[in-house]
Amino acid sequence: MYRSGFVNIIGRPNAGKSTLMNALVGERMSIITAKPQTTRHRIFGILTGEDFQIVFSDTPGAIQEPHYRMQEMMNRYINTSFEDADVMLYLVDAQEEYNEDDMLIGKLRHFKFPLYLVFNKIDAVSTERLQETEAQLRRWIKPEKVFQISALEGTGVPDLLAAIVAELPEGPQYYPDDQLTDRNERFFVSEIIREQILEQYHQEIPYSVEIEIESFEETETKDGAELARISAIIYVSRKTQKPIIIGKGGAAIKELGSKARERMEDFLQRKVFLELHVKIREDWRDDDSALKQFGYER
Ligand SMILES: Nc1nc2c(ncn2[C@@H]2O[C@H](COP(=O)(O)OP(=O)(O)OP(=O)(O)O)[C@@H](O)[C@H]2O)c(=O)[nH]1
Repeated sequence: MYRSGFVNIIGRPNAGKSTLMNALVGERMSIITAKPQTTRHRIFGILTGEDFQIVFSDTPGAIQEPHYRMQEMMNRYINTSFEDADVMLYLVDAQEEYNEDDMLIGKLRHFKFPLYLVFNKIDAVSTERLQETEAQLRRWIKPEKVFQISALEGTGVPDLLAAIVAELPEGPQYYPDDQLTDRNERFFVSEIIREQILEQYHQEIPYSVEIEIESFEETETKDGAELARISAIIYVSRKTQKPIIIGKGGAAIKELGSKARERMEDFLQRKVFLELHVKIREDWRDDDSALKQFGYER
């Protein structure tokens, strides 16, 4: 029997959702950094086995008190992920404290689909601590199964996968064998720029920018090698942020461009010519038309 279905991974920002999805799908699907809220969009990773196919969705971390329209929209993605899952993985950072008022706990209390409570980062906590948190969470939600894993080290991941597969209904293969995601190269390229911005700039800068890939052309170098010619716009939400992105004499943006280009070449497996522009889009995070342009669907 062929099984297939949709699995949504939810959890607080930084719980390790992207790390887990990467461990499961076996490819670097979404940005992983130590800064919370790096995942803004739902990203699908597709895992195809002999007799099953799982479509994973890595939902943005739930934001307790949204400050921007952008964050409200991110919360809305979480709501849609409650509507279309065959299995829901509630990923919990075993190092953190939880309480009954957490937004996700409130939502999961009356959850109807198979719910797996998955403790992550067990490499970093004591067994006593883990047992305490588990007892506490079990008072508030009723998971069908509980798992203890380290997404980073891979511990417990095969067992979790086996349980998921057993849970899936009989169904068709939705995507071809070799497809790992439903996102295109443009998307990954913009994520690489954003990731580099997260690495390189501080305070509010990384959370105030949006990237738009203006053009993405396939050409050739002079000696006939494949070349992707990419032009991207970095939108900032305030005037004062533009000179910070550019840096003294253009030094910062030059570094950004060259590091991002190297990562793109690794990812795309061809030469890249990258051009970056900085534009101001005042308060884009609260601007409906800007949000639409940047792909935050309603
Ligand atoms: N020690 C330890 N660290 C982990 C583990 N899994 C993830 N991390 C770390 O936790 C941080 C956050 O991981 P992500 O996978 O980006 O978390 P996320 O839930 O996708 O975060 P958002 O994108 O903000 O929603 C990273 O620094 C990871 O390396 C684990 O099993 N053990």
